[in-house]
Amino acid sequence: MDEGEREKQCFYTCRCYLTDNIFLEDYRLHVRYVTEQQFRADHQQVLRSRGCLTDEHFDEVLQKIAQEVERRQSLNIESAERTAAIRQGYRPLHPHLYHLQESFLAPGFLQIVAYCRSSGADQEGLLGMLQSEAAPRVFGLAVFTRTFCRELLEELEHFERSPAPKGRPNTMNNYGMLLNELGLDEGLTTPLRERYLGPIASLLYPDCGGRCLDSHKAFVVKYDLREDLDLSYHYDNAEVTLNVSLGKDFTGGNLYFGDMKDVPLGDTECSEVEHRVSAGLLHRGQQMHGALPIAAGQRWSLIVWMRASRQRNRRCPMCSQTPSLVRGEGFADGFTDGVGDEEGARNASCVLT
Ligand SMILES: O=C(O)CCC(=O)C(=O)O
Ligand SMILES: [Fe+2]
Repeated sequence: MDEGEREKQCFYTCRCYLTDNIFLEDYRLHVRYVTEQQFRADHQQVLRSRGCLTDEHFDEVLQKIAQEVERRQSLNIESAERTAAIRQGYRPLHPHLYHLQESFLAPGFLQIVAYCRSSGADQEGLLGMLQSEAAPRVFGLAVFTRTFCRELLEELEHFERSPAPKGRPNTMNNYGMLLNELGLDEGLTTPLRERYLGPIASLLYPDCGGRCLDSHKAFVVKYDLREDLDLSYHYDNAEVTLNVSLGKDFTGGNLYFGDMKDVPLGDTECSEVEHRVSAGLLHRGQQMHGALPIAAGQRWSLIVWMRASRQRNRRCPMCSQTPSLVRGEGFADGFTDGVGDEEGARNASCVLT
């Protein structure tokens, strides 16, 4: 999609954003809240088994849910306010990072992308160029140079120290930042997805929307002994995810991957994956995964949740229903009104499952 088309495209969220996948950190549980009666019927038993035993505990849970729903309701306005404040008051440390250059990208990555763009490229040929699978359909590849990773981390720490307002990256991570608010989306993550990651995802994940990625949410997550230590088992609001380890020095913090989210937990075996600094990992967003606690140091990762509207317009990856659309800001949650999907799918031969 070129600049002109992107301007015309409106993106949406699914209404389930206000009711589903509410994460209760104390009980490591994702819940759905529509009414108290439904909530009790669906979750009270498992909450009890995880230590929510008294009325006070239960009231606390209800309060946490109300707070989270309120946060989600005011997200658009608050994000727009933060973006405006950052644009006005924040001075980047490394302004050159805000515009993607090929010199940011690892030479091996450029070779892989050149192959994927070439006529006659196929999945087998690409797999031959990648390291062996770190876990089923999880691929490790250096995306950026070490210099780029170091400079991006310096930029992020500079931003963290600044008085500029910071948004929380997602429902589960409390520390980190949103790249669109920092102004890194237009010049950096959008061209990275469109020109470089798209051709790779087309060959690796054609069955999961990899051929028609048309938006993303990019953010950085941060783990520190005094902040978040780990990340519970989850799936992403994404069709394809890129995770790049930016640093700093840390021990622990390995990732683990299970099966796709529809596979019962009892049938799943997890594989642990070491995530070395400056390495990238590509995986399907709907493949369950988590991060083990760090034991020392600080861990920062760049996460790009890439979305394919033609895939998610049929089934919301978060509530697994036909999405109920609410107009959003920017890329929102990557849904579109679907006009032109049929023709677009024919032109782009976007294979859907
Ligand atoms: O900590 C990590 O590297 C994983 C983060 C993650 O899975 C996510 O933010 O969706
Ligand atoms: Fe994730």
